[in-house]
Amino acid sequence: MFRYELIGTDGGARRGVFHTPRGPVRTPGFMPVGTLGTVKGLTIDQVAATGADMILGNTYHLRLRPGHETVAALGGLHKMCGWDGPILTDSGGFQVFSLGAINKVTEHAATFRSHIDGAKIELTPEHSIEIQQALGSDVAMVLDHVIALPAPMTQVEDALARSIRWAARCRVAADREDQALFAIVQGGLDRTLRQQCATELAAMSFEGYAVGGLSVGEPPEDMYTTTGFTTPHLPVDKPRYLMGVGTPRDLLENIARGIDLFDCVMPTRNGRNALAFTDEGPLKLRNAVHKLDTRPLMEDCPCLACRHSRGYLRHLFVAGEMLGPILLSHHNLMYYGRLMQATRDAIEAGEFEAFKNAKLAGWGHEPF
Ligand SMILES: CNc1nc2c(CCNCC3CCCC3)c3nc(N)[nH]c(=O)c3cc2[nH]1
Ligand SMILES: [Zn+2]
Repeated sequence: MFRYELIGTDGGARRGVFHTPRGPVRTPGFMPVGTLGTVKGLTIDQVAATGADMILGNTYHLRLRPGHETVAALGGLHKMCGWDGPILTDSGGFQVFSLGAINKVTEHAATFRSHIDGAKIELTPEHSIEIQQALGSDVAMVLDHVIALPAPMTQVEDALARSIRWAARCRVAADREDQALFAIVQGGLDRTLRQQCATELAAMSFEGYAVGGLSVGEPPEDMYTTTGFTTPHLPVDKPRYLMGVGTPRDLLENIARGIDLFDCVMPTRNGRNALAFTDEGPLKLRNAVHKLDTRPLMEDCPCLACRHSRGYLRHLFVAGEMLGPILLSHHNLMYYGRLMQATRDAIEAGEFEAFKNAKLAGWGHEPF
């Protein structure tokens, strides 16, 4: 049902395909985030046009609204959204810690109050799997205990050990042949803890492995270093997914360190906020400098925004027109999708290092 095919490597970078019952996922690949069953502001056809092979949904959000039984009654996530390609759902582990009204973690569960109606919810490994199976995603994530960094080593070790025990409980609870289960490696920024966690999870035979606990405020260089000493301890015949990452630079730096899949709200969230990604770095479109600029964001971009001028896009944002966020979200997802396509081609041609350096030079030293 699920098979990762390694087509070739170029240094630390991997070119592959993750085969799923709902179609192949080309890697390296970027997965747009569709938290509530929608990639905000875009129709599912517009998302498909950006080159995305797999999109994300979320257990925490969909459990709260409309509820996983409602999604099941509407035919499951694919039918409800009209996306017949692969869908990956996160387990809710991260959202409980980043969104949930202050929560309590015991060995049994992560308990939190809904940020919507205050209802008390007990997210156990078993309940997270139950929700993901009801949603019908193709890839489910184990429930993990995510902590904010920096944290005392004892706390990192405690959350790591609980995440491994919860992964084992998810493995036992997951009984849908047509749904893959990915494990999540924790361990903060510590080399020894990361290697121990990766090795222990690799022995438990999951269909894929995520690197979690990063992109939580640490400096980008610390993220790259951590990825770099974690991936060598993951199985080569399974996909590696770096959760919540990242900027275009983050994608290329982590692909160079053996990561295959990414998800991030950055292209869509920043698109809604008038920030456009281009080969010359990010553009803040509300800036007056764009007022009379008749050029598109990028000359060769096939997206819905690049049929218009930068001046028009600026006008839409300044006027508060809803078309602004829609067009810029489409451009940014198209930018990420085309970046991944060009990356796959560069790895196949054995030119990834030069490709990465050229892109980094074009982007300049913006924070992004
Ligand atoms: C933004 N940074 C970041 N995100 C992380 C995420 C969330 C990834 N994105 C999920 C989508 C967003 C809403 C719908 C699904 C993480 N998730 C888990 N389970 N564990 C992490 O360590 C984990 C770590 C993460 N770091
Ligand atoms: Zn464009």
